[in-house]
Parts: sequence; C-alpha cells; structure tokens
Amino acid sequence: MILTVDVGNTRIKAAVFEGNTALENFVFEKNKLEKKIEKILKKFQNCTDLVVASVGKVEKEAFLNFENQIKIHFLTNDDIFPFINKYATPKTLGIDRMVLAAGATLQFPKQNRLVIDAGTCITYDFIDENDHYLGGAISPGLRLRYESLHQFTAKLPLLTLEMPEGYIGNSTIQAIHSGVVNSLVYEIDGFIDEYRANFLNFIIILTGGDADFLAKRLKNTIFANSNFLLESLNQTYQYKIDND
Ligand SMILES: Nc1ncnc2c1ncn2[C@@H]1O[C@H](COP(=O)(O)OP(=O)(O)O)[C@@H](O)[C@H]1O
Ligand SMILES: CC(C)(COP(=O)(O)O)[C@@H](O)C(=O)NCCC(=O)O
Ligand SMILES: [K+]
Repeated sequence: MILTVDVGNTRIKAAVFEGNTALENFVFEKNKLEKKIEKILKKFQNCTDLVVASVGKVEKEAFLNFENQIKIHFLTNDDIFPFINKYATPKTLGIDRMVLAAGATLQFPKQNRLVIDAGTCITYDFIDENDHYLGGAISPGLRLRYESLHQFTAKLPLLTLEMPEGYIGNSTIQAIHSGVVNSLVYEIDGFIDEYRANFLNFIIILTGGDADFLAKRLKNTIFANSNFLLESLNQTYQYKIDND
C-alpha cells in the first residue's frame, strides 16, 4: 500500500492506494499534517511507502517523524518522469504539474493531452503525442479571484462561490459572481477551443477542487476527475520504481 500526499497552496489531499485502487481519500489543512498522517498510518498498517508532491509551504522535514515507520519519497523535478520536458525553465516547473503530466502520459498513451487543474491557481499543461511536455498557462483560481477583488479594492465585498444568475450582473454581488465564474468558464472554453483548433486526437482532463463545479458549466463536454493528481502521484511513483 502506498500513501500519496499532495500539498497544494490551499489544502493537503491524501489517498491510500492498493495497486491502482484508492482505498480512502483525505483532505486537511497544513497544521493538521502530522496528526492526520499518524492517524492514516495507524488505520492502514500495510502502508509501506509515503510519496509526497508539495508546491505549498511544507518541506521534506515535515515528514521526518515517520521515517522509522515508512519509506518516504519527497518527489522533486530531478526524479524520473515519463515525458520529455521542453519547458524553458524545467527546474521551476511546479512538481504538481509534472505529476499531472506524468499521469496523463502514462494513462493516455500516444495522443495529445491537455490537463487543467482548477485549484488555488488554474494550471494548463500540454503534453503532445510524442510525449513532449510543452507548457501551458497559470491563472488565478476561483477563490483567488474572489479574494483578490476584495483585497485589492476598497469597496468590493468578499463573496463565496455562487452560480451567477446570468452574464449581465445587475447588482454589485451579481456583477462579481458573473465576473469571477463566467470569466473563468470563458477562459477555459477559450483555451480548449484554441488547442482543439491546433491539435487533433486529443484528450482533456479536468481536475482540482473546482473541477466538478466548472465541468457542468463549460461549453465543451469534458470529464472531471478530482482525484487525478493523487492517481497520477501513485503512477509516477510506480514508474520511478520500475525505471530507476
Ligand atoms: N473546503 C474548501 N476549502 C477551500 N477550498 C475549497 C473547499 N472546497 C472547495 N474548494 C475550492 O477548491 C479550490 C482549491 O482547490 P484545491 O485543489 O484544493 O487547491 P490546491 O491544490 O491548490 O491546494 C478553491 O478555489 C475553492 O473554490
Ligand atoms: C502554479 C502553481 C502555483 C499551482 O499551484 P496550485 O494551484 O496547485 O496550488 C504551482 O504549480 C507552482 O508553484 N508552479 C511553479 C511555476 C511553474 O509551474 O512554472
Ligand atoms: K493548480
């Protein structure tokens, strides 16, 4: 059994895998990290490996207390990945994006793949049919858009995610919901249209905390899998073991 841990900028997600099957999923805050891992390892005593991908403020040291209990692997950009990295700054590419690209490459061989991760940020990652990782885009995520409108203005309230009534927001509140939600939906549909116009034989994976909310609203029908990062982390680790 493998315990996978994804440290994002908003939350930590974890899952225990037996082969390719996720037995249980967990979501928690950074300050609960040690207690949660302890609890998970107590419940799943057959866990042999703990694999972590962190883009948040959690370093390898946070896991050292478990070192005598389980084999710990803290993924870095220097690990083995199943694609050829064409990013101009491969060392600064987020490890979460590398793991997503690895999962897409392994799960969907020999086709163009676009991975959209709607988390703290929206990340777009494109791996072509020759397994070349080309890059993509980074933009603010849903919650970040609501928060920045509030934080960087004097008059705009902080709202929580809500479906706008239409595209013509007829009040401050409706204007904000329309601006945040509709603009992100247009953005994602716009990017998908652009990729579709340039690449054939191509699959889209939508993941992250806002994936289900967004998938229903997109013009393009795409399948949302909010567990794709943890599944990919499990696969990336298997790939590393098989190829090291
Ligand atoms: N309980 C929650 N706490 C925080 N964000 C949440 C929660 N439920 C859903 N979300 C949504 O999830 C998004 C963050 O997604 P997530 O994949 O957890 O981010 P990250 O991987 O960057 O930590 C936010 O934009 C927010 O709208
Ligand atoms: C873009 C990100 C902040 C996304 O983080 P997330 O939304 O998953 O919390 C992360 O992938 C990162 O720190 N990337 C480094 C820059 C890059 O990928 O080029
Ligand atoms: K993201």
